[in-house]
Amino acid sequence: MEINVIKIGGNVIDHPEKSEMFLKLFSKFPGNKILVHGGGVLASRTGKSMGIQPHMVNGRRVTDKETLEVVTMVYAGLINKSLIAKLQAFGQNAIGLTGADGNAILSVKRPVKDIDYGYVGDVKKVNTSLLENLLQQGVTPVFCAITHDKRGQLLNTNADTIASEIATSLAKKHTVNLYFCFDRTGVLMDEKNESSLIPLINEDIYGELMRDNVIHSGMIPKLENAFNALKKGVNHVWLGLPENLLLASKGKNSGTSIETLKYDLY
Ligand SMILES: Nc1ncnc2c1ncn2[C@@H]1O[C@H](COP(=O)(O)OP(=O)(O)O)[C@@H](O)[C@H]1O
Ligand SMILES: CC(=O)N[C@@H](CCC(=O)OP(=O)(O)O)C(=O)O
Repeated sequence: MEINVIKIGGNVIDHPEKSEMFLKLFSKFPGNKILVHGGGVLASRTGKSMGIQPHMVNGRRVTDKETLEVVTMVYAGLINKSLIAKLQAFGQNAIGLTGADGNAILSVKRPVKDIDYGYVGDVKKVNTSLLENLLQQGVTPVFCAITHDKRGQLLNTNADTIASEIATSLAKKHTVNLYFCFDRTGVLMDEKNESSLIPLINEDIYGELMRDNVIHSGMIPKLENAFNALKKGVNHVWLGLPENLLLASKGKNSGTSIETLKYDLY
């Protein structure tokens, strides 16, 4: 089957009107779909209100025990359940999941190298048959950024990574498209100028953008995950504004498409 994995960023869902507009569009999106949502902005704000300062390294949150409690409450609780309630109101039957539910996403605590990220999980296995069964029943899975290690430990996992890992696991058997919806027109040459959109990125362009520091913060894991997905068989990867999602699905490029290099044999 054809499956669309759609990620919505925390900057969008932090605005009630933008969030609602996205969920309406998502409900209208045809075919099999899986939603993955972030929530980093609200997690940082909630943590700060409790005296817990956010600490991000290369776009990923360093997650100590207290931070893990905050992100679990915010992502798996408030945000996930609010999104599900809205989707039901728009006629979209959906089920909210962490990686622990139905053993959907198994991960392992990120090993300490230069940085100790704490309770952050790297995805090991996605339960694709659970997802296939839900889709076949017309129920849309909605994932937050919490996974588990099957030894009783919840782990915080970047939502772009979750979307990419779900897409690559399903791509072994299905045609999968991956859409990253966030608060910009796409990847920009000049972050302050929305009309400096880069419509197409391959590894060479990506290397240059990294070298010239055009890409930073959350865009680093987003593009890492985009290329990872393409290399592992995902059909199409797109980044852009939620309002352009339906256009993008019809091949009308209004954001940034990601491509791997195709070298001629001669
Ligand atoms: N070259 C770039 N083009 C667009 N955005 C960029 C770029 N480099 C860094 N960014 C930042 O990346 C952010 C998107 O990443 P992130 O905050 O993780 O998104 P999300 O809303 O999906 O969580 C943008 O809001 C922007 O601030
Ligand atoms: C380990 C890690 O970085 N986890 C992310 C998960 C949420 C997320 O990715 O949300 P956005 O899509 O809104 O950025 C975090 O806690 O910020």
